Amino acid sequence: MGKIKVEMNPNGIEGLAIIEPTVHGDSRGYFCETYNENDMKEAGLDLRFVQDNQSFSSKGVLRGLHFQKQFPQGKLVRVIQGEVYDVAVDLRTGSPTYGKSYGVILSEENFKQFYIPKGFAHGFVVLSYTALFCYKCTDFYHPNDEGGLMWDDPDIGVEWPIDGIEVKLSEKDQKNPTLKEIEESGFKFVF
Ligand SMILES: Cc1cn([C@H]2C[C@H](O)[C@@H](COP(=O)(O)OP(=O)(O)O[C@H]3O[C@@H](C)C(=O)[C@@H](O)[C@H]3O)O2)c(=O)[nH]c1=O
Repeated sequence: MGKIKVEMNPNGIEGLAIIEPTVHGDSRGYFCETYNENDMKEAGLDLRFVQDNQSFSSKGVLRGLHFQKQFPQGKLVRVIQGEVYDVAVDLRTGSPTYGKSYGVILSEENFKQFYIPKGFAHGFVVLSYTALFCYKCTDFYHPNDEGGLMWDDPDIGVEWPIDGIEVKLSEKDQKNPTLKEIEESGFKFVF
């Protein structure tokens, strides 16, 4: 046990967690457990994952900010190759940190994992030449249930570290609404 270091509630946002596994380096390279249910449970993260995802992107690609409405997903995200800035925005109605965001660098070098519970919008931008991103989800993908939040909504004010980087968005993500527009549509996460 004790194989992982966990920082709970970064930036005072309840439910978020940063997980750092122990990396065992030797003359051959390294070994690390990228997921151990018992260690996570001991740290207070009692989770069941049903889907693993992987995406590959080039520098400047920004995927997000995404959530599912009726079938919200908890996500345990990490980077296998490259470096990204990963962001979660609290969309939980009534949360004391509603509308607040937290961002963290995830890279092949820092081995950090980020747990984002349901009720958050999530996204990342690639800072390296390419990045291989992978994550575990607590619920399945429901294509008709997707929600989006504009990545640069001034009311959220995420400080993306993108100086000198040209941001590339999918067509879908170019049309994501602001938080105000989401509220006006009547959508609410209630848990
Ligand atoms: C997310 C997802 C997509 N797809 C398909 C749909 C589409 O044809 C193709 C690309 O989908 P997207 O453009 O939505 O992929 P992407 O922009 O990478 O979406 C992901 O972004 C990050 C930030 C998240 O947090 C994820 O939950 C997810 O929303 O993959 C699946 O089959 N299963 C899935 O779970």
